[in-house]
Amino acid sequence: MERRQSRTARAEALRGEQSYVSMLYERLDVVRDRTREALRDVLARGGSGTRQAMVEREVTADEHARRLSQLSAVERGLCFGRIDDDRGDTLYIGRIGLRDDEHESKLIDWRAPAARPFYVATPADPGALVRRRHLHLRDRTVTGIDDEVFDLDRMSEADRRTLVGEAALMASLRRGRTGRMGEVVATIQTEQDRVIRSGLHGVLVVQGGPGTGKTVAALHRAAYLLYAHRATLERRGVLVIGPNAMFSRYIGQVLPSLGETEVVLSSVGELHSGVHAVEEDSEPAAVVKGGLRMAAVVEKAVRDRQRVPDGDLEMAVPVRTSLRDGVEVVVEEMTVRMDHASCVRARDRARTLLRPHNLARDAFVRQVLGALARDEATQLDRPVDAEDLRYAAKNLWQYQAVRDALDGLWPELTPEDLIRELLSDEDVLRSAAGPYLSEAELSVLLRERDAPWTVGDVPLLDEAAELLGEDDSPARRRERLAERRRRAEETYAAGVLAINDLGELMEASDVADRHRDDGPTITTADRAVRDRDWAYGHVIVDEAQELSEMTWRTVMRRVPTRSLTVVGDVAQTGSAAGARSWGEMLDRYVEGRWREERLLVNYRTPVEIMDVAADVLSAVAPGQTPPESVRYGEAAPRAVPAAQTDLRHLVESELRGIGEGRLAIVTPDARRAEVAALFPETADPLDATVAVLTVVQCKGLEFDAVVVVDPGAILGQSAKGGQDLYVAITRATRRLTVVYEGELPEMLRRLDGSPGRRLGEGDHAGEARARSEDPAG
Ligand SMILES: Nc1ncnc2c1ncn2[C@@H]1O[C@H](COP(=O)(O)OP(=O)(O)OP(=O)(O)O)[C@@H](O)[C@H]1O
Repeated sequence: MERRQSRTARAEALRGEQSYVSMLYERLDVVRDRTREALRDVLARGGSGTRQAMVEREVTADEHARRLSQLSAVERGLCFGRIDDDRGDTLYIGRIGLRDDEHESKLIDWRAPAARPFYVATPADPGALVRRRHLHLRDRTVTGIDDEVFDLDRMSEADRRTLVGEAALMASLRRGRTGRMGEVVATIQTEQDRVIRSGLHGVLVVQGGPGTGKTVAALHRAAYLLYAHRATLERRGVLVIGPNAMFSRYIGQVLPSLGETEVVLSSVGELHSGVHAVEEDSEPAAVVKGGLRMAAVVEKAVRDRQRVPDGDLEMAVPVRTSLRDGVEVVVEEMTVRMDHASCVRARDRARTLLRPHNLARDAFVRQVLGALARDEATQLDRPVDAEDLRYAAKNLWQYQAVRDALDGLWPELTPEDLIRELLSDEDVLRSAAGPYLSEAELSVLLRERDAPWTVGDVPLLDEAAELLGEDDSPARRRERLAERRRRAEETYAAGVLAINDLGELMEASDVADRHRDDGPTITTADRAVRDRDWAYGHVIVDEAQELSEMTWRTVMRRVPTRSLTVVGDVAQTGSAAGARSWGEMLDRYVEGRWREERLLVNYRTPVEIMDVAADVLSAVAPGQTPPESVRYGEAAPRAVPAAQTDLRHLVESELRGIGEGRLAIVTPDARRAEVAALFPETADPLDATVAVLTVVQCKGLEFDAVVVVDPGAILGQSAKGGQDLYVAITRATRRLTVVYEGELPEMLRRLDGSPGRRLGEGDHAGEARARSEDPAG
């Protein structure tokens, strides 16, 4: 690879690239102006015409608005690469594709097949490429270029194994962390590219150690799939599930910055619509709730609510009423009756319909009312033909006593009511759990009625929703839809107008009104969020190792086609209800039909810190191999005894070490509050210079510096304490300090008496491409 270029040649190359890039931005401006004009035209046409015309106008306006937001999102770093092949052809690679007025391609979308060589060419296997160039832009100015010239004859063996676009990659990895994940289109690595462009269908498991870019690759995969399979996915949408709401915020910018705004992000605690669970269960409760037996428990809880009286069903109903002072009073009552065996038959018949509880209720109610009406007619010696009975049954339904009795036998239930009662009423729980759970398991589930929802409750709520169903009579459906729409309309309207100053043409309420008729209901993503039964076109699950069996049931319901990307690392499983292997969770749904890609290179954590993590991993999961780091850090990791350490001083000195970056203090669960009290509070830990987090909270995140407090307590806090410590240590991109109480845990011995060797700036050069090449590795 030739890296030396004379200064003048370089300046000339920069000028050449600048002129091309300026042309691309001019083109972007033209396309934007045209799209904005087109949107104005559509909106200005107003809200009249046939219904068909209005619907078409809405669809067109939506398309223009979406295109406009995509064109706005790609302003930064529009073009980032160029490839030259052995036939003398040149292609420029960017965030979107652009053509000139003659329809000639000027910029290739990074997701297009033609862009692929940019990501997969390596010096050992360059394909037809003779050169790959990375362009660095600040605003619209080209500030630098990095070339890789593929000339195998002149390359050393080490260089042949080099990373894709090494200089650009290293520059990107060295940047201070901002608290939000960024896109990496310019430096996607070959193994990641394979993940990103893997086919849409079936289940793809992406297994990789910490920092191997699983999350970032999965998000780029979402953007790629929307590009390559737009027709399929635009209708059904893509759902990305992360471990918690903070993680969703952490990754929330990546897809919009790639011009994709149609992906739904959800945490596991938000998978049941209307519930935002953040609390975690105790470990024993999480294990019980996460086990598949809970599906049977919830089912039994529903059946327990389909009751019959111990004896005959009897109730007093008015026979004669009269008006007294304008008030109707009962002057004569009679008792109507349904015998016990008939009640049992009515219940069993309603059950055999195999409809969800709330939908089968109607059949039960009709049968009971019919029987009571027949009894009433017999007693009063009235005719019993079908028409009369129907009338009499309707009449009975008017009486509150009748309704109350039927509600007692077969009530209409919400998932929330059912699960709240199940977990807080010992008798109810014992009856439902009897055949499935032991007394000890039952007792870990019991809690106060007003306890907040936990993440482990969400699959139970979802299970209940599935078994209960919603009363979908047309009137109820309309009511529900109207309410859900109303909430989303204003937000959507404001969004449309915010894109490019359309406020002068229309008020937000106008746009909302246009959507209030029965036209297309807002975007696919909006519709998907609002509909519990929505089936997504593709689902991506991140930190998937944490999902319990019950959560997998919930996830699978969202994607009946089983088109999934499952991303995680079984060596990092912290939840006792989580996965020990992928087969354990997936074979139940797609036995033998899931494929696995492994990511082996760690882009986050430097070699020195990864060595410490590797010791922890080999102690807690002897068979697992940690990923190999691509670079060295700037400071050797160290351990300091808590007794001799002022945490605030330590943090201050670490902050000085990282300059502009972010620092996390990772504590045992029980010590978070105490440690957090030492530092100023911020609304969102992602925005804090110093974030104090538990291991669960820091999962998936990364920080320039990490201080792990009391590793012994982290190890001891659960059966997966070793995995927790592994996660905590691997959050660091530059510096790691462990503050230990008493004795340093054996698996961290490497840190004992560490002289705190600081590597100079020069040590970054060359980085850790292959650890065997460097004696310090
Ligand atoms: N090709 C790449 N170019 C630039 N940066 C990259 C690349 N791949 C990964 N990174 C960076 O490496 C870091 C780790 O990536 P990511 O968080 O996706 O890893 P992960 O495998 O999900 O980690 P964990 O399992 O620990 O959560 C991120 O800062 C990401 O931006």
